[in-house]
Amino acid sequence: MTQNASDIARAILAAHSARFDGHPAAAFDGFSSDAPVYRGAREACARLGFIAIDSECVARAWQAQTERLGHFDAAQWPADPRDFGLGSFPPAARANSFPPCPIALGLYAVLPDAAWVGRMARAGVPTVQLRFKSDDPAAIAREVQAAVEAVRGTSALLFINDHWQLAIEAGAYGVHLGQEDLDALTPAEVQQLRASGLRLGVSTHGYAEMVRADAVSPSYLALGAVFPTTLKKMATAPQGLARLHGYADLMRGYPLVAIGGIDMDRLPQALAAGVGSIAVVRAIVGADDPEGAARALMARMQQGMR
Ligand SMILES: Cc1ncc(COP(=O)(O)OP(=O)(O)O)c(N)n1
Ligand SMILES: Cc1ncsc1CCOP(=O)(O)O
Ligand SMILES: [Mg+2]
Repeated sequence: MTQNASDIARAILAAHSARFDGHPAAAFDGFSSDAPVYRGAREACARLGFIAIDSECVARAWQAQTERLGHFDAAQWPADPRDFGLGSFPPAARANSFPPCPIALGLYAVLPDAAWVGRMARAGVPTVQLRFKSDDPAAIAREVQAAVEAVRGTSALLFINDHWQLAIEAGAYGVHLGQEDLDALTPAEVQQLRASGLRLGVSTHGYAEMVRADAVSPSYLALGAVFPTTLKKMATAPQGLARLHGYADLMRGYPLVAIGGIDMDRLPQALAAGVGSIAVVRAIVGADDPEGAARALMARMQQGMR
């Protein structure tokens, strides 16, 4: 029988090391509780390479799971929203949730300007995002308006990255915000965005960020970066498929989007984790034939979803 923290850490590592391989052990910065399952899980998560805030989250969830079940089960990686202190599931049924979006957003093209948005909407991509990076407020406002006009007459759902107020004014379908974007909003601004009726998607890069995102009950969660990406410098290492499976198990009540380094070859593996959407940038924008690439990615998604 497993009794102390060291035994618990060993049992967790024996059960999960093989699938969570490929991450170097993380620095261990101490315990915040004396509970043995928490302590053992905290140590094991650091050895499995989870960053400190994620180790803390999983270890606390493992302690909560043990108390809820009445026994410690090393095989059962925590995946119950109650053990993470999340809101009620499904999140869309919460009184304060953002408006729902389809559980499967399908192929999700993240695009650098309105012209690209129009091209991919006309090519039949079901979900598109304007990710226009500029310091020029007038150019940003023009591009947001142009993107909204570019999807008219198509069935594409348009999310605007970062510029939530412009997205509301222009009448986009939704907004995508990162953790820092969300942190910059006051509670009144979050309320303004919620009251606008636009959908909200939030970026997450691990357990702690998923818990943080859940507090605003967004319309979808993006999980990344799954694989290495050269598109932007990421603050966290690529998560890999095993973690993606763990995140999707926990957050399965949300529409989920996997992002980061996904291409034709990797798409089926990412989809198999249980997400309903795959977001790509370079697999479309960097292709010789972007419309053809989008069609091929959509066909592969269809195969994977059967
Ligand atoms: C679908 C999707 N997922 C993640 C991101 C990244 O958003 P964010 O963290 O705000 O970073 P920037 O894109 O603003 O650099 C995204 N845009 N879309
Ligand atoms: C914006 C963003 N957020 C997480 S990964 C990523 C970039 C994804 O780009 P690519 O599909 O080209 O790797
Ligand atoms: Mg952003």
